[in-house]
Amino acid sequence: MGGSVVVGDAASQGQGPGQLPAERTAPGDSDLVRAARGLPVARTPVWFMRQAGRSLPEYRALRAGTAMLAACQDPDLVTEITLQPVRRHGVDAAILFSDIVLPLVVAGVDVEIKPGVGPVIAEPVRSVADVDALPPLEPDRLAFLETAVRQLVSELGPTPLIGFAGAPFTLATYLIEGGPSKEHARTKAFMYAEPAAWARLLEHLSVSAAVFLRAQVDAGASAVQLFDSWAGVLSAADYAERVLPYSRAVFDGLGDRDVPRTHFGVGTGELLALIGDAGADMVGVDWRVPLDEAARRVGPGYSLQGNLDPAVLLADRETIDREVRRIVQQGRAARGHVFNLGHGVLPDTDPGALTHVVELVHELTTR
Ligand SMILES: O=C(O)CCc1c2[nH]c(c1CC(=O)O)Cc1[nH]c(c(CC(=O)O)c1CCC(=O)O)Cc1[nH]c(c(CC(=O)O)c1CCC(=O)O)Cc1[nH]c(c(CCC(=O)O)c1CC(=O)O)C2
Repeated sequence: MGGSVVVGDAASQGQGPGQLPAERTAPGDSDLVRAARGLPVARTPVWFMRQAGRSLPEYRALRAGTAMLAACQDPDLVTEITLQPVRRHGVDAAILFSDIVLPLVVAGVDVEIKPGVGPVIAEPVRSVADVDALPPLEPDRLAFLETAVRQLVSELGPTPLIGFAGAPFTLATYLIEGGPSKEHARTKAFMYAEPAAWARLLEHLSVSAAVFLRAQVDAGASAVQLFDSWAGVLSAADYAERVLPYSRAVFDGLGDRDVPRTHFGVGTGELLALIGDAGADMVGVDWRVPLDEAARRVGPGYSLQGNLDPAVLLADRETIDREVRRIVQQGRAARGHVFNLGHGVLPDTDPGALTHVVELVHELTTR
């Protein structure tokens, strides 16, 4: 059955698996934290990127009438939305309901999330002057975040809460492109043409991401994830020289905070040998590279997270089961494995399929 804790009892939620026996321990010793560190686990932990979101009717009902970025800044909404997938699916971790552009919004950058489009920047960064005009993220503007994390940690008990931030490169793509992009051409042109301004931009974004992560960890998050969703558009040489040092600066900014760090990107097959070197304990892998091959590329010192193609959840149960079994088997090649998707949950996903995957992974891996 389900994850390490079901908040409230299953009957009162009208859904989800029953309460697990209380043998679970503190979140800092959860299977998620242990797997990220390559320590023995009772069973393979599983959670899903974007598990809190549009795939859940209860999310759509709760968010109706509230803008996305307003919801992200309301501690009670963040708490309830974050808990919804934990109650329903019994996943082994909660991830804070937020967005990678939220630090920009809190700092004062004019960002709007347009439904069905994504983050849109009113005044894109196109010059050195634009970079220098970016406002810093002041830690004292994150009280809402600390309140939400404290509320969640209190409700979640032994289930760990994952804090996250967007990596400097991926946030730079939104700032420079002005919104979601396929080619990220303006971003790369800026990176090549304005190396000094590029360095200042990524330095600014690495400081902001570290402030955002420290606030979550200091309020009680048990693990962190850095999302560099669009790093896959870079060559390994450009990634190593112009991007990786700034992602490393984010993790360095956590100092000696004792939380496992996961570094995730999409289309990163050629970058896997580099991604762990940012100071990660675990590397998140998209669906393109089988986990046993990914383990070879990242090397023995890292755990792996992933890597079911989110589209598989739209297929039949036989297909889902076959793919889950393959990934569980291939994940054994790494020192530790956290089962996840290779990118976020697609909005049209049947919630029942996600609950089924949690149960199947637990059934296949309970020691
Ligand atoms: O609910 C809404 O109306 C807005 C949709 C939504 C956003 N962030 C969201 C949600 C809830 C959900 O995913 O259903 C909420 C959201 N954004 C993010 C997360 C963290 C996670 O992935 O678990 C989460 C969910 C957190 C949680 O599950 O508690 C982080 C995020 N935002 C973003 C990215 C970049 C990327 O997509 O890879 C990423 C990282 C990778 C990912 O999971 O997708 C940027 C972003 N934010 C957003 C969008 C639009 C998505 C769409 O409309 O198809 C986009 C995508 C884009 O820029 O192309 C808005």
